[in-house]
Amino acid sequence: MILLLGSTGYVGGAFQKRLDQLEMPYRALSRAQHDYTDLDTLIEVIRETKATFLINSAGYTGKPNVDACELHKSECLDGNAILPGTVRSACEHTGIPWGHVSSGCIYTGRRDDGQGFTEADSPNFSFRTNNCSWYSGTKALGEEVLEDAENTFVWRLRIPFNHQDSPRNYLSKLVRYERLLQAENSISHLDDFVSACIACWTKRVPFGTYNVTNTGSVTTKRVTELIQEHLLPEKKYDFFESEAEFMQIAAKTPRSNCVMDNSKLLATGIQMRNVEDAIVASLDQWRASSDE
Ligand SMILES: NC(=O)C1=CN([C@@H]2O[C@H](COP(=O)(O)OP(=O)(O)OC[C@H]3O[C@@H](n4cnc5c(N)ncnc54)[C@H](OP(=O)(O)O)[C@@H]3O)[C@@H](O)[C@H]2O)C=CC1
Ligand SMILES: Cc1cn([C@H]2C[C@H](O)[C@@H](COP(=O)(O)OP(=O)(O)O[C@H]3O[C@@H](C)C(=O)[C@@H](O)[C@H]3O)O2)c(=O)[nH]c1=O
Repeated sequence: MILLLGSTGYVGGAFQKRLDQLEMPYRALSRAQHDYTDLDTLIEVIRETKATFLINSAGYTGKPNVDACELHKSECLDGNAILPGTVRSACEHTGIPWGHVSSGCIYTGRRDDGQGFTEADSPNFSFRTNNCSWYSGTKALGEEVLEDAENTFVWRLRIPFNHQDSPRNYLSKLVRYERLLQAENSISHLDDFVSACIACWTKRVPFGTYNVTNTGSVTTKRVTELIQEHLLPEKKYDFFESEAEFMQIAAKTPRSNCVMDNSKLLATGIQMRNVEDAIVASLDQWRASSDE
């Protein structure tokens, strides 16, 4: 039995769908029914359900985007930095392994040698480096809280997308934003992400941190070209002249745009599609469902 925290959310919903597809027994927990942010309550539910694994897809993201975290600092700190510590304590206390959904947004840019960031690289977009958004700072703290945790996966998700139009889907965002920031990113197909995370558990790969992004990186410009080719041929895009202009007009807090290396995950035998292939497949599926 798997315990799923945060199932009412965007990422948790995708976990739920995949667990259903795989016919894996799970129990979805919402704070409304069981306040899993309370250590004793969480320990009790783990014991009652005889859970053998826990997935923490709960956290605070800010809506419509991370700018909102600047206004809700306490909830953001609770969801992203305090909750992982509570879950760690409950899982250690009951002796069950678990996985935590983290974010690649604790990095910015590329490594000095031009390569993508690996799991061995320290975050360079965090409170420690004093250059980050509140959101990214709290996610990096969440990872610090889990440092040296045994029997724990830390899965880093980045700018999720798939074929379903949603205010949280990166492809939908690029279609809807009035002006775009030209950036280069490693990003995660949401359904590839949850499949890979669940596979980490079912294939019993070594515990630890994994960059769960599609292989490679993509620029905003390239994604808009793919949208034009595969979904919206008439759509025109307007770009900010610089990051400074983006910050002045459209954002309250700096964004992490970064390139990540997923080779540690691939080395376990878990496959991630090339990022452009995953984007094209999403756009084709999106178009097919809107043609129906
Ligand atoms: N969406 C994204 O772009 C990305 C998300 N992530 C990470 O994935 C996780 C889930 O994100 P996402 O599904 O998008 O978020 P949502 O806001 O869609 O869902 C999060 C869920 O977490 C639960 N929750 C528990 N504690 C809190 C809290 N303090 N504040 C708000 N919600 C809380 C809520 O469920 P309930 O109340 O029912 O228990 C809520 O539905 C987060 O940790 C986030 O940092 C990482 C990278 C990208
Ligand atoms: C607001 C805005 C953003 N962008 C760009 C900046 C960035 O490259 C990309 C996404 O920025 P947003 O502000 O939409 O999303 P943001 O809230 O920064 O997204 C992040 O959410 C949290 C939860 C994460 O963990 C991240 O992985 C990521 O998904 O879109 C524009 O091009 N135009 C705009 O008007």
